[in-house]
Amino acid sequence: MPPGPSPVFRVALRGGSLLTNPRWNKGTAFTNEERKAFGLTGRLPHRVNTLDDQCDRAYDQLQAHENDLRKNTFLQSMKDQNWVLYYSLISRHLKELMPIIYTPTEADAIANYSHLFRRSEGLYLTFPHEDTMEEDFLEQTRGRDIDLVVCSDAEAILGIGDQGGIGIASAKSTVYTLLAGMDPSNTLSVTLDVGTNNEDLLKDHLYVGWPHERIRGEDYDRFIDKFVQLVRKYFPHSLLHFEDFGVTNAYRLLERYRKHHSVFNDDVQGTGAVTLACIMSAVGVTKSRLVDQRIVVYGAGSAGLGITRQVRDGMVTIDNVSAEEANKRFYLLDKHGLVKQSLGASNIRGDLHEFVRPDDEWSDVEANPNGEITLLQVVKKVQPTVLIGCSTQGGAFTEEIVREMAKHVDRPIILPLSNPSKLHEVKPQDANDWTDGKALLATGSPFPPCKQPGGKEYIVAECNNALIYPGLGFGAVLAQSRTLTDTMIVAGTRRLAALSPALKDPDDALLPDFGDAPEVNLEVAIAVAEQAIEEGSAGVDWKKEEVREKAEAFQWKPIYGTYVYDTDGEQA
Ligand SMILES: NC(=O)C1=CN([C@@H]2O[C@H](COP(=O)(O)OP(=O)(O)OC[C@H]3O[C@@H](n4cnc5c(N)ncnc54)[C@H](O)[C@@H]3O)[C@@H](O)[C@H]2O)C=CC1
Ligand SMILES: CC(=O)C(=O)O
Ligand SMILES: [Mg+2]
Repeated sequence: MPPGPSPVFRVALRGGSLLTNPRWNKGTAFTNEERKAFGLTGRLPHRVNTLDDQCDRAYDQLQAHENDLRKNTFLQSMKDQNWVLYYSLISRHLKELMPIIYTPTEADAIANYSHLFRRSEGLYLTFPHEDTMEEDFLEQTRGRDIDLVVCSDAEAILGIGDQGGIGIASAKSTVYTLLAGMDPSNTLSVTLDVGTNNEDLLKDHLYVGWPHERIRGEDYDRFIDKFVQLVRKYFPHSLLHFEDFGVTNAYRLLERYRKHHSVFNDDVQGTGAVTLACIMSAVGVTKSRLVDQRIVVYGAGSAGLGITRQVRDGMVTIDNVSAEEANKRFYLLDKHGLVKQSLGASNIRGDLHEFVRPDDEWSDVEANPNGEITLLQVVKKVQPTVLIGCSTQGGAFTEEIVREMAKHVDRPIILPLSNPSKLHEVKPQDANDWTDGKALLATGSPFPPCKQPGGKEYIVAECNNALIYPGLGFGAVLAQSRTLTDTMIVAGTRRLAALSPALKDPDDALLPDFGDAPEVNLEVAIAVAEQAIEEGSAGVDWKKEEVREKAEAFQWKPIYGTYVYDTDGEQA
């Protein structure tokens, strides 16, 4: 984030209260005038540092930690102490530090959340305290104008499953600030603690969440609804972001609330959008149309179905075919292999119904005794042009499967999207080698470039929803849209696809580099807000031409500014 002009802030906090408030703390960067005015002279060592000096020191301290999990813990502590320093440091080393505060390292931090716990960092809403939910909500949000609420019930975190804790909501919220410039004072991370079915957590006396099996059914729905209604009542223009809910709840909650509030499910819609942009870029390289693809999706959960629907909708809008026609291009597999009629209702979730393959299409393929058809069998018969993994099954795209795919298509498009890195369906270098360097690749977590024959390198794009969700959410907040519509998401997706390096050079990456994620997300946000204005869902009365300037002005930047002591000034 480029530094803007230095703003002046009126601040009411003094002394220790100022130094322990992460929003306002400057540490050694308080000037001598500020130290006098705020009672800090005796509380700080002599030298006044610049933010650059502080970043240098913090970076050195970070390097002293021997592994990524410890670095994650160190950065978390820094976030608890000083937001400007934290966000400046990460922005300056974005590509190096994103994998520490997000996937893959955040997965380890979340798995160890209770053991690493130091201090609270958001709103903890726990089922046994349902009666006091409104008081708890107001206590945590008093005096704040919340634009963004990120919530999770922590049932399906990344690919590591039921973990409890606020970690993923907090990490996703941090990424909104880092990549879209959402003011962290106006964001709220929420854990909806309805218990956990993770036996290890239930047995662990250090587990900090509610040690009780997950609440389901009417009790769950009532609890979630109470929370959503509080968000709607107190922050009607906010974006409500759902993260890492179990697949059934993910779809149900999205459908239930999206007509009434600006609601977004990242695993469904964010992943769908970034993957559609990635595939649009790849079909540009293969000089084919979206609708001409045969797409195999391995893992038909939140992400798998979200991608399928988004790419299907892309075929409908871009290639002008009916949804029924486009549905036929997809072959979904889940735990019981290919999703086909004879698996029966007990093995096929209702929301997959549009994509169930007819049995007679597979009469020539020998199913196993349970009637299941494997990925290899599907690849052999379908000869897919695109193979997507969101199954959490590391290594599922074996050499045999990848080589089989490459026999039938010149440039196989292979997207192992499961996170964290150890759960990727195939290592990009392996997929590259098994296809003689022909595969067009993108992954869910960052990987180094693939070494090609002859010493060239192929850059593996990171197809992670963080390349688009901060922009989608920021665009909706900026436009004060009461709903986040499919057409707004498509506008953001098209803007991302237009920025793909492979459009200019087919040997280049399928998506923009994560080092450019702040600029990319700003472009996405502008496209989303413009679309909201155009379709009349915006709550602002700007012209489309004004959006860029408004977006840049709205962004929070990690700069200190000058403080003036004022008892009526900022206190939170
Ligand atoms: N790259 C990105 O931006 C994103 C990546 N993901 C990743 O995708 C993976 C799935 O995430 P969600 O869809 O949210 O989880 P989910 O739990 O909703 O979906 C996983 C699906 O895989 C299926 N599955 C499990 N074992 C299987 C097997 N042996 N064969 C075929 N299918 C199998 C499950 O039944 C389930 O339907 C996770 O690793 C997650 O980190 C999720 C969202 C975004
Ligand atoms: C990236 C993300 O949202 C996930 O892996 O669940
Ligand atoms: Mg997720």
